[in-house]
Amino acid sequence: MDCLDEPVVTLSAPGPELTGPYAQEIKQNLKGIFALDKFRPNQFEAIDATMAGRDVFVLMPTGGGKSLCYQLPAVCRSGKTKGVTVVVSPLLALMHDQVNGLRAKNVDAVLLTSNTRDEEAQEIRSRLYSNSKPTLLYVTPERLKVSTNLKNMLSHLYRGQELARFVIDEAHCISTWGQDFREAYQELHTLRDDFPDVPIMALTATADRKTIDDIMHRLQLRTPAVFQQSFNRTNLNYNVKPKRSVDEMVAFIKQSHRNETGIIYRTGRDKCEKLAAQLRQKGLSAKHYHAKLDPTDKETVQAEWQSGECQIIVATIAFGMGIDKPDVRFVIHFDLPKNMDGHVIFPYYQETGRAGRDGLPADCVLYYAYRDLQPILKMIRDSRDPNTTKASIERQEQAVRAVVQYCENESVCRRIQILQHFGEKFDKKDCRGRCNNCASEGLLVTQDFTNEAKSVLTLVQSLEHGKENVTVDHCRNIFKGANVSAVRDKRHDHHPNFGAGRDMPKELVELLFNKLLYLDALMELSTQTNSKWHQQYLKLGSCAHEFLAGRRTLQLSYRPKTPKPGGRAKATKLQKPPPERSPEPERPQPLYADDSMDEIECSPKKAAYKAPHQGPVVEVISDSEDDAPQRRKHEPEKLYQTLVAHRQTILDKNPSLVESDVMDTELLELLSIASPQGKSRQRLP
Ligand SMILES: Nc1ncnc2c1ncn2[C@@H]1O[C@H](COP(=O)(O)OP(=O)(O)OP(=O)(O)O)[C@@H](O)[C@H]1O
Repeated sequence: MDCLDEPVVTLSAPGPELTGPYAQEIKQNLKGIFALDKFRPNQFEAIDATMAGRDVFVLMPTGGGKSLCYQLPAVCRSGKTKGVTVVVSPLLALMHDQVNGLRAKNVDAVLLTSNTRDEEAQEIRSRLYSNSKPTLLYVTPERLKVSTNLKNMLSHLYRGQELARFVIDEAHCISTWGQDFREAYQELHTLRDDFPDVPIMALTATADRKTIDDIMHRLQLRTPAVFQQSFNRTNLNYNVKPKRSVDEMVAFIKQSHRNETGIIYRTGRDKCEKLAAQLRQKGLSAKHYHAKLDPTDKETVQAEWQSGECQIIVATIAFGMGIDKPDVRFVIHFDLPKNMDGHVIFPYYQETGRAGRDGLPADCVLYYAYRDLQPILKMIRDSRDPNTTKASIERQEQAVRAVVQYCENESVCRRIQILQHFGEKFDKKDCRGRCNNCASEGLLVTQDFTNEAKSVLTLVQSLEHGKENVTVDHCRNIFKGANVSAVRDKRHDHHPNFGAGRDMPKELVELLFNKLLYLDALMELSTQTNSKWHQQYLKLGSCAHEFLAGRRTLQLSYRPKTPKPGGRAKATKLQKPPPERSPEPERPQPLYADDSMDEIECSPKKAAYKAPHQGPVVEVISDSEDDAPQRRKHEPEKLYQTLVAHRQTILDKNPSLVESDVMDTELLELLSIASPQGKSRQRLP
């Protein structure tokens, strides 16, 4: 294979100069055939380059408009190479859609796949040997690989100089680096050997530097013109929320996307069916979609969703490839996005990329719960795939942990985190508050939790020594000092570490445990119980000793929901909580980075609040300056103690009740710090 020449890279120019020998015809066809007014970034340049007979590499985000880059030159006659444009694509459904779309525009496009009936294939063949050749021929890589007839036809066209170009759509499928690797794509390297004078255009939405080089090398592209643009989808709001309940998600949809179209991704077929049914019960129009669905049902569901008859599709990753619905207003991931190849953000990016293809604002929400990690890890470790190696398991685990890290990273702009996987440097000010980390900027608290970490580890260590198996939930309850029967029954309320984390809010305790699990200071061990069920028990992990020996510290960054009485958080700066939905631009947004949104202003008024007992000051932001004097008179810690005592009185009178039946500790904390408003007084039950 020849060495690859240095490619010419063009990073999306501010606006194409529509000049050059082909510009006239290109502009005419843009309007006349495709009924479009202007080009999106890089479209014109890519079209111009392929018409000049150059190899072209187009790296454009999902929904960016790659198809036009090869469909438009295919209908032009003034290019250097003439004849049939051959499009290789791995997606049958997408090819069907494209061919139908082109035919509706009176463009002569045909499709040859392994499913094409013999008579139809024969007809296409005759046309290719005749004078009425189609403008575009779509083929699957498999057909290209196995069909001698097809190869002969292409050779015939080549000899007659009637092959305008080869287009390799979803070009990342050729790269063994990617999860979408397709065996048949490997054969495409022969195109350059067999048809050396035919320009090649490769397109993808999914490639990092390594994959780009791999694709160009494998296709033997010669001095390709590379068009690469920012992968930032400015109109998408990226948000990670704690996964608590289906009801919360339903409330979000009803509040922010009533009667709007959306996709909810789940990791299993059963989960899709169950969730779709739950959504219907709650008054939303939803259907499920997964690989095992009958083909006719798949078509029906997709058509109903496409037409707007069905609002929400609850699907596995089987849904979405080649979907071109412009007005998808939300994409929700209700499970950790599962990815088994090490390229973890790509699929997530691709799936969220199905939102807002019309350039209008859309929400991408990932509902995250750390507990979702274990089943995925278990699946990876228990894989029966004969090709699984220790290295591949490690890679997959790393990939899933990268998603967890993305979810738990509340400090770095989500766009920076996503775009770095494309090797793209992103300036966080360009996010303009359209990710929940930027929208909540200022709320972040970074604090040392080494002592708390040690306390948790000592607790687990002593339980291990006592040969006691406890779950992570149970251990959290001990640490938090929860008055629950499971803890009392095992007399863990007498453990010296019982209640060591009493002062920490629930979310923070959860974060602490998650972080220790993530760092392998803790681990969950799957053990078979007497009743043959597998239960995950909490044990010390391989790094625990580093913390216990005082060689390692633990910092946690978190956003406190409410400052708690007695909390000792050293809050750097607190601002009012982010809006439920990122601010919407008032006008339609272009899809890409260089639009000019106004900055979102965020300058809340502050009122200082001194924590009632030990520890530094926590700043509380108030919406209103008026409540500052009231707050000074208010004594949260005292009120908190009164409320706890009152709850205890109720519990003592009603032994069957647990704390949360009366009132959650979190709620008590919240009540105790809330300044009394007006003359009304709240009474506990
Ligand atoms: N210049 C343009 N002006 C307006 N709309 C455009 C333009 N180019 C493409 N589009 C529209 O953008 C949408 C996405 O285009 P297309 O399907 O080609 O995207 P894609 O890059 O192939 O995405 P994917 O990777 O998801 O397949 C389509 O609805 C298309 O009609």
